[in-house]
Amino acid sequence: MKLLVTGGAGYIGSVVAALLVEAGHEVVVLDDLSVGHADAVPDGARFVLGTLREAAPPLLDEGGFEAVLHFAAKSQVGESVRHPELYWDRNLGESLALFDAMRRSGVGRIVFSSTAAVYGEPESTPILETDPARPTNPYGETKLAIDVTLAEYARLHGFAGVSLRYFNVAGSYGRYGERHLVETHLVPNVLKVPSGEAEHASVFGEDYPTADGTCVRDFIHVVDLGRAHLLALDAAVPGAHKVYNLGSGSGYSVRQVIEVCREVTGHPIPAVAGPRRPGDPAVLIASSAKIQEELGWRVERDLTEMVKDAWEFAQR
Ligand SMILES: NC(=O)c1ccc[n+]([C@@H]2O[C@H](COP(=O)([O-])OP(=O)(O)OC[C@H]3O[C@@H](n4cnc5c(N)ncnc54)[C@H](O)[C@@H]3O)[C@@H](O)[C@H]2O)c1
Ligand SMILES: O=c1ccn([C@@H]2O[C@H](COP(=O)(O)OP(=O)(O)O[C@H]3O[C@H](CO)[C@H](O)[C@H](O)[C@H]3O)[C@@H](O)[C@H]2O)c(=O)[nH]1
Repeated sequence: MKLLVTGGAGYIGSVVAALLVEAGHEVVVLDDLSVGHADAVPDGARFVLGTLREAAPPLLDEGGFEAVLHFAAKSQVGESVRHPELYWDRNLGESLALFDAMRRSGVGRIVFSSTAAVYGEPESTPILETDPARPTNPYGETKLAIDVTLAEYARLHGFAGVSLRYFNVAGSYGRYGERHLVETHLVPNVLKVPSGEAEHASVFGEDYPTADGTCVRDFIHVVDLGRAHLLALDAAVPGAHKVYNLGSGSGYSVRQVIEVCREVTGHPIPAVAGPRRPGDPAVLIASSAKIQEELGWRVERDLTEMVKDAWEFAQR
């Protein structure tokens, strides 16, 4: 298939674009490099520099595209609380421009990067797709609004849409990995200690109602996540919008993650506990039963493998 990958110069988009090229697809990456890196675009993919709003319409007008994988977004929770208008414009506004360009050029198949942040503070775990979606920050609100828009485009315009709600993504794939200039994520931040970029790891809060007092998260390897996108592409059905959680179903506390980083790197990684980070739910664990049952997806890589791959990438 000829595929448009938005945000394909970013962390997850570059990994999935590489997997798509390897699977024999013709991949065109559209990215404005606001966060991504031009050298992260996989070999064998064509790169178009621009925003969705400006560059998606002429690109889709070229013709021949069969589907879109939509990763491009702003995704920092704290920034979204300080500048919600930026998130409504850059996430929902740019997505609407993309969907409209798709509609006009007759491309209706889309796989969208949604997030666990749409659920907010869960009432129970593991979280099911049918659980209430009550985001607690503008990032999650804009992602939920895009999910809702896709459901409308499926109903009104026959789009074949799949929203994948990622939990905590980690790991790398060869030369493709996480290198954000402003890094908020736990695993790459902890690995800055053994790579000499930080003195200690920070633990945001140790008074949560969990076994060791630190937050619990559900980590998924970026390659396992990537494989789900290939399945979702095939499973998209015109007129329907499907939603799937993507996590491993297992929870690890912040302290447990730091311990795995110590085991993998052989570095003592001192950890300093500080206050809670505002807006962090205590426990986020996915039920991925739906995607397992409907698409036959399986988790193949555990947290140790995620940290090993992230560490290998950090050392490059
Ligand atoms: N990393 C995670 O743990 C995680 C978890 C849940 C959901 N997600 C979602 O997955 C997607 C990818 O996440 P990531 O960690 O790879 O992010 P990332 O920031 O590394 O990649 C996003 C890419 O999109 C580009 N971009 C942003 N806005 C654009 C626009 N308007 N036009 C063109 N390009 C634009 C950026 O330059 C960047 O290369 C995002 O939508 C994010 O919200 C990520
Ligand atoms: O240096 C750090 C970084 C993070 N944390 C803690 O580690 C946990 C995980 O934090 P991340 O920032 O790695 O991930 P989040 O769970 O906040 O965010 C993930 O899930 C969100 C949905 O809830 C969004 O989708 C987001 O993009 C995705 O990375 C949190 O308890 C956080 O407080 C630390 O203690 N120290």
